[in-house]
Amino acid sequence: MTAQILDGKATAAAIKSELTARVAALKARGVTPGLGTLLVGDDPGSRWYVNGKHKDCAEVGIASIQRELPGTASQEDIEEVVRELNANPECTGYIVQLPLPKGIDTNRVLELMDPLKDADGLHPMSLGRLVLNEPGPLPCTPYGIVELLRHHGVAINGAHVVVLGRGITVGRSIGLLLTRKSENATVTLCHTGTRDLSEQLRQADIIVAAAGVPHLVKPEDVKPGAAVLDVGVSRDGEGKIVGDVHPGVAEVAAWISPNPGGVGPMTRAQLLVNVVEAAERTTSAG
Ligand SMILES: Nc1nc2c(c(=O)[nH]1)N[C@@H](CN(C=O)c1ccc(C(=O)N[C@@H](CCC(=O)O)C(=O)O)cc1)CN2
Repeated sequence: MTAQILDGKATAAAIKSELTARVAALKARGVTPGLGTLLVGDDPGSRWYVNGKHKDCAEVGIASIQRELPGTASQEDIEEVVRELNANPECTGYIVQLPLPKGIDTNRVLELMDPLKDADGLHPMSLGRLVLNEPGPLPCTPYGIVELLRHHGVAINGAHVVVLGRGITVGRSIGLLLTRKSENATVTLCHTGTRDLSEQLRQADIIVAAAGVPHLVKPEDVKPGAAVLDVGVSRDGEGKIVGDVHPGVAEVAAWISPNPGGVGPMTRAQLLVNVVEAAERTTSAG
């Protein structure tokens, strides 16, 4: 039997529709949420993601503040824009699109952001709050994965989740979300140094593949009935996405996220959730 689809496009559309009403309520109270983005360089993928984020904002009524720097920008040039966004009252939350060009100290840039305006959940303060289980913005892709599973009724409570990849946007933080009492999963984090990866994968009720290695997860690595989320973005000769999950996995798994159309749209939707939640927190505190 072929796996059921974890439909990121449809789930993101439902989230955006609910957010439209929440943004309207904020505006009625005199608050207009505004998302800022900083794009450095001319990577076509990053540009597409940033443009998508602004298109989403327009759809739900969030204002947009777009900043761009060339790939030759210095650390100081980037930090100057970060300071400007920190000070800009129209920008209630913002992101610095990653990765930044080689030679730029990404951690220093993230640390300089106003943590109250961190829309990505990647500021050290936000990651610390996640460790301490305090409210704050959550990293968008891990948050999107949890919501995608919940929306489709895939059991997380008690599940053994195997994560592939230790990058900053997914692998490092998803275990923190999934092991909270509210999610209650058990998480194994695998990476390029993991011995006998197939054996680890075969134990999993849920696999999150975010290694960036085309078709790394093969049908024989997957326990029948597992849920498999494909976060990998590699490109073939024609520029088409090749995920981390082999297409044959759909014949073994019970659930699979398409790629494109799975985790990517959820990443975008959860960014909007972070922006709206931050604006709501500010108004309820004020
Ligand atoms: N500051 C950040 N940088 C990056 C993040 C992030 O969360 N914050 N995540 C990724 C890129 N990303 C968002 O920024 C992102 C990736 C993919 C998608 C998406 O919708 N993809 C489509 C396919 C698009 C294509 O054809 O290329 C899909 O999956 O359907 C949205 C956002 C790294 N950087």
